[in-house]
Amino acid sequence: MGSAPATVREMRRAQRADGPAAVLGIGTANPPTCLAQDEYPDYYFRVTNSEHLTDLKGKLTRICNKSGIKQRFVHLDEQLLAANPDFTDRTLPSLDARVEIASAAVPKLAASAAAKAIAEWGRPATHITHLIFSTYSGARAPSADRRLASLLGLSPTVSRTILNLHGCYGGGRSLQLAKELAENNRGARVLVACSEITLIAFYGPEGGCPDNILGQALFGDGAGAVIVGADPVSPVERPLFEMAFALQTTIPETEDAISMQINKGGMEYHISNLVPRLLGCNVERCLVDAFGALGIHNADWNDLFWAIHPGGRAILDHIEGVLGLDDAKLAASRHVLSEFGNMSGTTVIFVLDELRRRRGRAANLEEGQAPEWGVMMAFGPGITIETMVLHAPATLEGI
Ligand SMILES: CC(C)(COP(=O)(O)OP(=O)(O)OC[C@H]1O[C@@H](n2cnc3c(N)ncnc32)[C@H](O)[C@@H]1OP(=O)(O)O)[C@@H](O)C(=O)NCCC(=O)NCCSC(=O)/C=C/c1ccc(O)cc1
Repeated sequence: MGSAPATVREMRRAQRADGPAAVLGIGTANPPTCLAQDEYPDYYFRVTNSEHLTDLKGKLTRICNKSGIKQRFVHLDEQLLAANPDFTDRTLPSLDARVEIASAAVPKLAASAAAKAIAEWGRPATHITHLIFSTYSGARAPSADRRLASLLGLSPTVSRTILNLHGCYGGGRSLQLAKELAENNRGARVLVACSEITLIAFYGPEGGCPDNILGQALFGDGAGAVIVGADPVSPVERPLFEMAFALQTTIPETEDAISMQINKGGMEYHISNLVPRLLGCNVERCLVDAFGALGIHNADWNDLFWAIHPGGRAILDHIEGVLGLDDAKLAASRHVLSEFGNMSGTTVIFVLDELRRRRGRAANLEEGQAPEWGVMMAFGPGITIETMVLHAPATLEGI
């Protein structure tokens, strides 16, 4: 190496960012078809020709009434369903058709969310150095990350990663990976994109299959995108949330509590009715570990802002209860659940977006100081809990 100016250790240090990774832009998107939750049981049993299954319709109605959801958006409209009648029967081999539709729709929806995130970030798409794409909604190579890179005109040297079937913790996992990439590669700008369409898991009701009815009642379609980078370039880049610390925890002996599997008839899944309680029993440990790693002990959970993945109304209720949170603390999560349903890994990005809007509104109305520190949490198969401690810099006020 002749006259190498530095040791490997010094070179490595120079490659790292100085500051923490931060969220520099957020965008979200949904397909146009909106389904009202109070009309959904009639709609679902009509389009699946299942009106005769009155017990199951009663069950779906009871779940919808207790879901805390007002409406959801879906890609699979009646016209598309009429063209693919096999989708209503999961014993028929419809996977090819589902993957065909998802392969185009998933990156397209992600592109609309990403375009908004990039616009807010304020720099050209070609400055993105890494792309992390998360979806459960289709499996094919080259995959949705490759297609999204083309749709956005990203640089051919962008470093792409796809996460598949992480389910509801896909957004949390992607954001943690983005943090690692941004902090370990000086100047890196990471695009996180999550895009989910439920048509991969849509089918008609079946006796003895309560998971299916639960899924049809809770899940919706959406895409979320986030630009993550460290050492923001002023004045163009403005940090919305700094990512202080991230942690993944697996709850022991819960491997079978949430599962997803791709079969010839689409994606099948199982969701144990113990999930809300299991999460309720384990979230505080994750929070203590995460804040402890930052040297913060005995934090008052009500002094924080909260971005919790609204997997279901009962999950939010259990977490609120065990942590003793005030009513308004999970307002952003409950709002997203109500307006969009559970969009799996994408949902937590919608919650971050809603949270920063609420913080901005409160600051504009001079409603007092919003908490400086907060937490993002997402959950999914494993059972896996993603925890990230966030810090909102003062620049967030007034957005
Ligand atoms: C809104 C719920 C569903 C009901 O509210 P509740 O206050 O518990 O009300 P009830 O106790 O009166 O229950 C109403 C009905 O819901 C039923 N139920 C209560 N959990 C269950 C249960 N896991 N199974 C199947 N019936 C149930 C329950 O048995 C009961 O049925 P029934 O007695 O006939 O009226 C509530 O339990 C709730 O929010 N549960 C959390 C749901 C949950 O675990 N979500 C996270 C999982 S995320 C995930 O796995 C994603 C997978 C996925 C899959 C496909 C995709 O497209 C996308 C993603």
